[in-house]
Amino acid sequence: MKIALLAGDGIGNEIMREALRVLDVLRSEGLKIETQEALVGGAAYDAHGDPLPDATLKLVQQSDAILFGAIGGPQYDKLPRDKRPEKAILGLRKECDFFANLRPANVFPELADASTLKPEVVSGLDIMIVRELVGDIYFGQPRGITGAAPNREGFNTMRYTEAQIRRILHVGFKTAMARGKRLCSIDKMNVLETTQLWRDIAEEIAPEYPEVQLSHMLVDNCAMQLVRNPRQFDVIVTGNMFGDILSDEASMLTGSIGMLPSASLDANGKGLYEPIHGSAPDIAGKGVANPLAMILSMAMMFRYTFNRTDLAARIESAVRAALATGLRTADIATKTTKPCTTAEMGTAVVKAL
Ligand SMILES: NC(=O)C1=CN([C@@H]2O[C@H](COP(=O)(O)OP(=O)(O)OC[C@H]3O[C@@H](n4cnc5c(N)ncnc54)[C@H](O)[C@@H]3O)[C@@H](O)[C@H]2O)C=CC1
Ligand SMILES: CC(C)CC(=O)C(=O)O
Ligand SMILES: [Mg+2]
Repeated sequence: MKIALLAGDGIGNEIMREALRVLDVLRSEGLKIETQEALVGGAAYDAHGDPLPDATLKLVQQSDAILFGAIGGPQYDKLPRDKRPEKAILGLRKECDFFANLRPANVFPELADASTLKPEVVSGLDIMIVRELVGDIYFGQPRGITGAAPNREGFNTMRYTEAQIRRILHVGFKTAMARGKRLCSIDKMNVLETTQLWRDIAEEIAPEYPEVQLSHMLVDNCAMQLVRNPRQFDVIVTGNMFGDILSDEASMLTGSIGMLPSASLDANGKGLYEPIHGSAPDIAGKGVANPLAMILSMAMMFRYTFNRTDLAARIESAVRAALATGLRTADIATKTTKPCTTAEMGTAVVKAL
């Protein structure tokens, strides 16, 4: 097992440190894992003038899996777009064709009181969001800002090829087959052509999966249904931008964005594993970030790239055991609990493991 470690910026380093302590426990039991660190994002720009240096990309290409912290920060927001930290994560996804992004929103029983919704609405929640990750308006050309003030114009292009839509829908159907056999495809076909095509193809593919109950929902309604009655969903499949937004929303059902891990997979099971959140500049450097999304992303790595569901399940159980002790970082703390630090949460997971 060869893993690239890209901690990135902001809280990326703080949460990666705790994930590596968990990895060290497994190593001490004899698990053979080769790890190598590399700079990415703002840290790489500061050191080399490039958010995704060739050496980092090469390491990623030679690794079986990537553990990724987070990138970004306000100090980089005025740089040309190809120098910004975000270029690194978008570039990695595109270069490695990590097109299938799995974002599970589960409410752990130990955390049902931390959700923004009442426990009776969220308890037992178990949604898998399947997000397409290398197409859509984030990558479509042309794009730009033209003209001069006060007549400037900004434009982006929302594009999807049939092949891109087909392969992610197949991931959605297969994911549903392995779970509750209900797939809700999210689009905006009443307004957008890419998503009309999306819906047409979903209907075409559906007969290949007769056991899966396919439904469609417009994205604005989905945003509302997620907070009205989230347990109606089993698997959600959607495009890059809608999936980005809906998964941040879904994270709050679980208690915090600091709880949501993700896997970004290519067609062969190689993957990049990262929390769905960003670099959290408002809390970076304070040692208070929740490391659980990062640790749970490592669990996903063992499940999806290394077929070690045993290790994935052990890490997930250790996270639940840590939460069961009552320990809470500030983002999931209740009024009566004193928030713990990032390191204290990491220690609790290590002890439980
Ligand atoms: N894949 C990546 O590396 C991503 C990077 N970003 C970048 O991150 C930077 C900050 O973006 P924001 O919009 O502020 O989103 P963010 O996800 O970094 O933070 C949003 C809010 O959630 C909180 N939060 C996030 N992770 C947390 C954790 N583990 N524990 C406790 N609280 C946590 C933050 O403190 C903040 O209040 C931007 O430069 C953005 O481009 C954003 C999303 C994904
Ligand atoms: C940093 C962005 C490019 C991506 C993002 O917000 C995400 O993938 O969740
Ligand atoms: Mg996002």
